[in-house]
Amino acid sequence: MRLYLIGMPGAGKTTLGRALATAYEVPFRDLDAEIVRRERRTVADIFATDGEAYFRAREAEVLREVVAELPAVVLATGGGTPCFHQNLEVLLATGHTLYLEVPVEELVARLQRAAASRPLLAQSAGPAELEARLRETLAAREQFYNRAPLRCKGPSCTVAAVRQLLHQYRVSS
Ligand SMILES: Nc1ncnc2c1ncn2[C@@H]1O[C@H](COP(=O)(O)OP(=O)(O)O)[C@@H](O)[C@H]1O
Ligand SMILES: O=C(O)C1=C[C@@H](OP(=O)(O)O)[C@@H](O)[C@H](O)C1
Ligand SMILES: [Mg+2]
Repeated sequence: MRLYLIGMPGAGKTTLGRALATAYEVPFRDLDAEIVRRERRTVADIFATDGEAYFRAREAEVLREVVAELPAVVLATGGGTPCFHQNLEVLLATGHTLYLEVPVEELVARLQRAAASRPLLAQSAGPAELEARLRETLAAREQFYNRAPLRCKGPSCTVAAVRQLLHQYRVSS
């Protein structure tokens, strides 16, 4: 089984992905972590030094490497992954894609604590600006996220809920 988690920063892709991989006994990969490992520097450093275009090119390459390498995997993507370089087509063609949908209010609460390591959000001055930024980002990205065949509402999206969803869609491999 290849299961891909997509959704906004702070949706819980990394957190839930790790738990799902344990439950399904398949390897877990986090796309950002794979990029960081190959580049030997943080996502924030990559953005600061080489800019977003370079990050998106690496993200697209590393996604294809992970897919080619692992027939079974739970992959937590980055928030922007499905929106660049035909990455969504790769996800849709090679595995089961789940959109982890979380209300913006909840994202703001979670990301106030964790914005510093997320370069696209790090410049936000306070909660109001962070919220405005997230709403703008979501409005632009929804067209991509909404193409995921599977969807789960973030706060109540537990391992058990995903299990049920996959069962309902008869996903067994
Ligand atoms: N279901 C959840 N409920 C509350 N907080 C969560 C939940 N899932 C993740 N978080 C918290 O939200 C933040 C972002 O989670 P993370 O898994 O890194 O999201 P993503 O990979 O989608 O950006 C982290 O601080 C994490 O602890
Ligand atoms: O939304 C985005 O464009 C990004 C989200 C991040 O991943 P998370 O969604 O795990 O925070 C990371 O890939 C990078 O900072 C860009
Ligand atoms: Mg993540």
